[in-house]
Amino acid sequence: MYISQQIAANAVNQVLSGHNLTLALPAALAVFPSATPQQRGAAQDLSYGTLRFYGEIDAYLVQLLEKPLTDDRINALLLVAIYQLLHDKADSFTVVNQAVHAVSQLKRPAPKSWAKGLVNAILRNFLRQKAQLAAKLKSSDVAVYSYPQWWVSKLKVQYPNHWQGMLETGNQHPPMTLRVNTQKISMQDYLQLLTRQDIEAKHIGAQALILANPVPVEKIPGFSDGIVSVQDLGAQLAAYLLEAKVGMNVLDACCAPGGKTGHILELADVALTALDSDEVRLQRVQSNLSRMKLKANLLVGDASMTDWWSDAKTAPQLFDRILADVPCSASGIVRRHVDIKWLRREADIASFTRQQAKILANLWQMLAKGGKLLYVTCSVFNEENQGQVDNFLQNNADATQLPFALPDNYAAAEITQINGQLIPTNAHDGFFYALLQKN
Ligand SMILES: C[S@@+](CC[C@H](N)C(=O)[O-])C[C@H]1O[C@@H](n2cnc3c(N)ncnc32)[C@H](O)[C@@H]1O
Repeated sequence: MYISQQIAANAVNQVLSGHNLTLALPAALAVFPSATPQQRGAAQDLSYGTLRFYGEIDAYLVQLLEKPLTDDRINALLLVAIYQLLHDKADSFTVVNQAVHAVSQLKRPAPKSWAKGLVNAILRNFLRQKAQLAAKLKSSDVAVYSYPQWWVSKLKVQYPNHWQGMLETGNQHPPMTLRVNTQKISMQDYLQLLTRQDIEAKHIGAQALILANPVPVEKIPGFSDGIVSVQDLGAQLAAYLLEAKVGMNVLDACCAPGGKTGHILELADVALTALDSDEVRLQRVQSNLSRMKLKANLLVGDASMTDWWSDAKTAPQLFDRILADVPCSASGIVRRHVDIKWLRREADIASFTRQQAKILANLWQMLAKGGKLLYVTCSVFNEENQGQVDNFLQNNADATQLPFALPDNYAAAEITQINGQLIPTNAHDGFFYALLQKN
């Protein structure tokens, strides 16, 4: 287990110094090529868990240290071990012994001679004094909820009735949700396929199924044939709200990795242009569409510019529908991306808001009269959501925001929403939707 602790500590340390966990974890795993699949799995659980509860764990550690540690690697090993002692089922003495062993295995530079003794003493003090230490943390939002203070304060103001539940939901393990292509197989038949494979699932509305336990995609019946895709229930709303009809000219403006692109094409045979500024991410759209045997015109381009849309030779083509799933803080999907809480800075929100405003204004000119643009974020911050839309409406007299209504086939879905803002729950992430029509 000490190998898993070391890998997780390395990944956590990388995130705390500003790197993305999606890159940091594979890099940390690569240092231990001989790690077994179990050790790798445990390392992933430990790194996600430690970052999910970093605010709480760090608050304990700060109390236990006389002064901050100068060796970040030891600090991270202590964070991982405290996570295990607080939230894992592992035996506490085993955790402590493995953490001490993990310190002794650190190389280049080798830790100071006192490091093992220090780690041992801190973790044993933690076990002895846990109750007294816990009592001192109760007044700190960061320690209680494990989010930065600015994030908690913002949600308290913006969601006086929901902030606490939203924070707690963000600290839970996300479910694995599937989207079944009901043009190819009925929900009932697909559920039977799952039962035959001993995969327990619940139909939660429209085309969505929640699995009782996550399953590797290779084991999901029909995944490789494109009959089924992995997509959160909240994200599955986009294609329905867009209401693209057969033959329409549709733009999916920030499309990668293509979850919503595939869904739009499953629901209607449209002429779809799928744009993303990231060429590498766009390749994932292509492989997703190939799996689903669907076609779109894929373009690398910036949705805040027009160079990919019109040139001097051809008249620009207006779109009947535009999906603008803009880059955002991703504050509504923290349970899937636990590093976001610690990587984002409050000032980032203003910079996302500016970028979104540019994209929205630019795409608006590409929309045909009578056409609809669906503005989407996976954020719960008002500045990026209704605040953004209100500013846009003030500057664009030809725009009307249509009332938000769940499509009929969503009647059974466990969606909690306030005017297009999905309040994240166990069943879905915290997306925001605004449907804008051009008069
Ligand atoms: C929220 S993700 C989109 C998720 C996607 N719609 C889906 O359902 O799978 C935002 C995407 O916007 C892309 N992006 C960021 N800035 C952009 C820009 N200025 N123009 C076009 N795409 C952009 C990012 O590369 C990223 O793939």
